[in-house]
Amino acid sequence: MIEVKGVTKKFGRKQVLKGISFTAEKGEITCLIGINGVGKTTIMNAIMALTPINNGQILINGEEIHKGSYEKITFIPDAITMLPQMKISDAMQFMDDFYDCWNQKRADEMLGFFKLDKNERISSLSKGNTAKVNLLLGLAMDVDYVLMDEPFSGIDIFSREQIAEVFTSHLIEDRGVIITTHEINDIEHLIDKAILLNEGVVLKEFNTEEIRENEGKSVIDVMREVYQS
Ligand SMILES: Nc1ncnc2c1ncn2[C@@H]1O[C@H](COP(=O)(O)OP(=O)(O)OP(=O)(O)O)[C@@H](O)[C@H]1O
Repeated sequence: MIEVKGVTKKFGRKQVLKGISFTAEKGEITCLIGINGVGKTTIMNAIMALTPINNGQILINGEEIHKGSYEKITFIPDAITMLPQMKISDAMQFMDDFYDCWNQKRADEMLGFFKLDKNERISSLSKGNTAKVNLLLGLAMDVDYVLMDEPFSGIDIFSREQIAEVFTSHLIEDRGVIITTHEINDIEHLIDKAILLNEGVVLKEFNTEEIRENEGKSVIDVMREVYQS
């Protein structure tokens, strides 16, 4: 389980996170929802210890993040971090050299699933294919938790559908996923837990299946209630 407990974060004088708490379980897809600038990426960076927090605590399987944790958790940012001149195969080799948990078999499977050519250079990839390579590089790691920042951002409907398909496939297996997206429609039926954020706090955390069964509401219904009340 990932536990985010009372996390606060300031950039200069701007208090971005004002005591954020939530949990994300293994085997579940947890979605962070909120308008631009609410702090979703900051939360992901904080979980990965890529940005220091001011107060609070973040635990991964009961432990604070340490060097070894990067073999258990991976972050797929909204932009590719590989060099433009690299071929997809070079990027895969780089990951293989860097991480013990790199799973080449799964990477090859994803290449086929996304119909990508491993000889293509990062610089010549379309936006959709860049997003797919980014996803491949993250999901080919044998980690317990995968964090994904806006995997659907700016890509066409067919690529979005293909990416959404990944979430129901064995490529996710029983891993814990934390995702941010503004394209709720694409994944509404796939997410297990939603965390609604506003002005640095969690407004509501709910299990999507429970709210569907008990109250007959979709994630978007709850968002309307919470954000428009
Ligand atoms: N390194 C930084 N220095 C100063 N301010 C920052 C920094 N990183 C983020 N911020 C500010 O923190 C706030 C939250 O940013 P963040 O990127 O986490 O939001 P977000 O919810 O992910 O937004 P979006 O939906 O647009 O991706 C914003 O006001 C942003 O300007």
